[in-house]
Amino acid sequence: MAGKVNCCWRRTLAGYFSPGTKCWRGVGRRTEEGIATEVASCILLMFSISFLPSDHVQAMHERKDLHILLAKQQEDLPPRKMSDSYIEVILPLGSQPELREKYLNVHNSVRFGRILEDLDSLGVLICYTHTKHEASQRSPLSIVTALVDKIDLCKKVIYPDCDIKFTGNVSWVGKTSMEVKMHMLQLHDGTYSPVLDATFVMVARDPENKRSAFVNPLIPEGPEEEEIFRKGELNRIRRVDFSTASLLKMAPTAEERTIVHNIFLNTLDTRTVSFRSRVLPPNSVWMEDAKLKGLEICHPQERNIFNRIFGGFLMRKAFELGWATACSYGGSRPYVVAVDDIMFQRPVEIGSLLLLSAQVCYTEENYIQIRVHSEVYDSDTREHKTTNIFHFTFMSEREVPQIVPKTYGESMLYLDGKRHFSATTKETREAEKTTAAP
Ligand SMILES: CCCCCCCCCCCCCCCCCC(=O)SCCNC(=O)CCNC(=O)[C@H](O)C(C)(C)COP(=O)(O)OP(=O)(O)OC[C@H]1O[C@@H](n2cnc3c(N)ncnc32)[C@H](O)[C@@H]1OP(=O)(O)O
Repeated sequence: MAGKVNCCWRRTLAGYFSPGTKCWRGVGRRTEEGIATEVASCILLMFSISFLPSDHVQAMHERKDLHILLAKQQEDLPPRKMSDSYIEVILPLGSQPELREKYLNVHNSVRFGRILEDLDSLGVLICYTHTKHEASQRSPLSIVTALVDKIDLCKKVIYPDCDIKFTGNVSWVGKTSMEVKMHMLQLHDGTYSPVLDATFVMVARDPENKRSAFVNPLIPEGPEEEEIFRKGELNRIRRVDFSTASLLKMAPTAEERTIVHNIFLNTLDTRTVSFRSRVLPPNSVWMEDAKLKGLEICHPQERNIFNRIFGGFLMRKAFELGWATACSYGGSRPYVVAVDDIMFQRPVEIGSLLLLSAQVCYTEENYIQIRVHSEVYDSDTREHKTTNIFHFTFMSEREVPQIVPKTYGESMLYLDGKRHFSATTKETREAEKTTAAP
């Protein structure tokens, strides 16, 4: 593609932001701390935001001046091509061993939670590239992650000592939202082979992150890009349909009602004529016994450029709790196969108490479908507010016990898990693909 930036992360940034800016100097100072932190700190500097809370507040205040750079309508912005936002970034795990510690897990593989953080950062960078103002060094936009639509993995293990290449570009745009497609590849014997494909949706907001803001239109070039763009539009429609049919809004289908009733019948105690007396079938686990909870205190260290908690950090924490739940449920090492429909419903403020709750909600053969619910707790008002829902599909080394819902609410969780499982693993199972530990 034209406009491709084919270089290591340091040179990518140097190419993207002109050398000599605060951003570029920031890169030079913090090499040992890994990529996402590294680049996030560069962006902080580009936004003239420091790690001190008082400076941060001041810089956010100054960002108000950027309101005049916002477009009144989308048509005022120059159209972009897919190649305009195309970026390649190398994570040099092979050539820079000092990076490995941050990425290494106990199974001598790469921590998938770290990859989620990098994908989130890269998605934001791609969107800033798409919306870049040629004339201005500072973007008036605040770009936030709205949704991780899908991540499909095709490798079981990500090696901690081989270079990783990320590529990606904006593949579809609406008025204020952008779909980003990213790919991750790993170097073996001189060639890069695919590890995962990811689709994220980012939303542009005004400089204070209060209202949505228009983004540059995207003009697909040639039949291949037209097809990618068309799929982006279909993805948007699919998301609307999926959300309209949500079990929180609509009753289950006839087929799903039958499934739930059969589970109910299968758990009745045949010795008593009672609706309440339930017995767990062999090789099964009640849903209420298959959950893990966690708490995070959201320190300023984890904040993003908009003074809220970084989406990648939330994903990493949710993934690791989800992985631990799958691990303790299946009794053997689980591999993540797919991630889908991670919705960022509301931002997480610095200082929040973040409560995470992971639940096994569906199982089939070796597969474990996990839902992680995250909410913030305000100790002053004693209010709980949902911030994210995460869906992860894991594959265990052995066949796992069946998960069994007892209540109506749990049955809905089960059906929702089944829907996510079917949506994410259909192609994966056909191709018998599997993947990485945390
Ligand atoms: C080694 C590799 C490393 C590489 C490194 C590369 C360098 C990295 C450089 C960057 C590093 C810095 C990282 C910074 C990270 C910042 C990102 C975060 O953390 S963010 C923190 C985590 N994220 C957050 O905290 C976000 C929290 N959530 C929110 O704030 C809101 O829910 C919202 C803003 C997302 C939507 O608000 P709402 O009131 O609904 O808004 P409206 O009704 O006004 O609609 C506006 C548009 O949004 C659409 N849309 C909406 N929802 C969805 C959806 N689910 N699904 C799809 N689309 C959705 C809707 O259709 C419309 O589109 P359009 O038709 O106009 O095109």
